[in-house]
Amino acid sequence: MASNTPFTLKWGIMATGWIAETFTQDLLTNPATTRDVHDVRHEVVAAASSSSKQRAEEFLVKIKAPSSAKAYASYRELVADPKIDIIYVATPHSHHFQNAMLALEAGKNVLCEKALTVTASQAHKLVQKAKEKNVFFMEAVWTRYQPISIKVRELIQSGAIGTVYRVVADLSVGNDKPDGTVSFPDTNRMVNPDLAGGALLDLGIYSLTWVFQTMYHLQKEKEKPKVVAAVQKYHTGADEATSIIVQWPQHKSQGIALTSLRLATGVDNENTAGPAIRIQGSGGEIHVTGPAYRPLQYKVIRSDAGGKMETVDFSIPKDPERDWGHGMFWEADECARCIRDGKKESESLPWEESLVIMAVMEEALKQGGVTYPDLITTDVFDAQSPLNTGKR
Ligand SMILES: NC(=O)C1=CN([C@@H]2O[C@H](COP(=O)(O)OP(=O)(O)OC[C@H]3O[C@@H](n4cnc5c(N)ncnc54)[C@H](OP(=O)(O)O)[C@@H]3O)[C@@H](O)[C@H]2O)C=CC1
Ligand SMILES: O=C1OC[C@@H](O)[C@H](O)[C@H]1O
Repeated sequence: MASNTPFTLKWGIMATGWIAETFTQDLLTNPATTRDVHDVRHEVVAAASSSSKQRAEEFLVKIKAPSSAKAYASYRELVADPKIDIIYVATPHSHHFQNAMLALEAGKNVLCEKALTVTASQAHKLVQKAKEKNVFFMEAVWTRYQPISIKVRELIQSGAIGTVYRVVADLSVGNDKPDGTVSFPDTNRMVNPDLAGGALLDLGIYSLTWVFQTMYHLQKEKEKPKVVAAVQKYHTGADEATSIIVQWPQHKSQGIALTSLRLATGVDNENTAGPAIRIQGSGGEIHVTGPAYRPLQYKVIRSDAGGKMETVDFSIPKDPERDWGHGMFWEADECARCIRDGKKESESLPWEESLVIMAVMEEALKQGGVTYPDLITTDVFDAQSPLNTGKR
């Protein structure tokens, strides 16, 4: 007989930056009252900062974590805590390989922020380690678990717009400055090669997410994509704009994934200029509006309905008690259900698909001549790497 008690997943938070705060506050929302989820819940057991214990303490206070949550002064201590089921890796992408491997080596389940790694080989090594340790491992592409993504995938699978032959997806953020720079300082993780900066790994991955979840993910027989890319390099060496054509010749389908730090997807930054994502099928189209990482509306236009449009709106629920909700809790719920059910990977974003997307991004950056330092591209794990110890 099924238990009425929700399964509790116990989290350890690695790093204390912006997304760590945002995600952890989502974890702390009440699943039942926020989003009508009754089978799983989340507990924040600890957070670690590579800077100092004080920083971790301040983080826990700021996000109003329960007083039982522990603060650690190192990632090493965090992954050694036996009370923790899963580590959320919320460091810059430069650090993901070393940090996620540190957690996997310790036998922890891992949810690792996007982009999964800097290179495809690093991603392969992480997947191998997750298999070897028999633990759950997932790339934190939260968009895949949002109800709008699930609905759009279902619509396509139901044949609502026929065979999908082309998807055009954009995530561009409009940070151009009149002096020719963009409004991120050169040291910022968005443009700093030492932190694996650049539009593609940070933003273009969402454009690719839409291309992949609406085409490759739904292919019955997976076809290896062909890749052609145009890359505009910023003066730091990172990419400021990247456009990728992904082609699946056997399926006669093409995806166009766009990203730019200078232009915005919509001129007013509210994405009103048109759909961020256009999914074109033999029997109609789906237009998805809003930033590709968290869009809130789609429109279906069916050829057989004489161009009549159906518009469906979504919203991000908030916990009334905490007055908070960002939309990352659905991916956390997915982790809880997978771990409860003994699954090592998520069906919505299987390891193989993360690896193919990583390979596409690597190929695009190679075509554009973007390179990153050895410290962050090595696929050799080092527990004492400055990326793990914080000794920069
Ligand atoms: N899913 C989503 O919507 C989003 C995902 N992200 C992803 O999350 C990751 C982190 O982004 P974000 O939170 O914005 O970044 P921040 O710069 O705000 O935070 C990164 C944290 O990583 C830790 N860190 C360890 N070493 C370094 C270093 N050398 N330089 C900077 N930080 C370091 C720090 O925490 P400490 O000192 O405590 O160890 C820092 O606070 C990225 O991979 C990004 O792609 C980001 C934004 C949105
Ligand atoms: O994942 C992300 O989504 C939102 C963006 O603002 C951020 O730069 C990126 O890391």
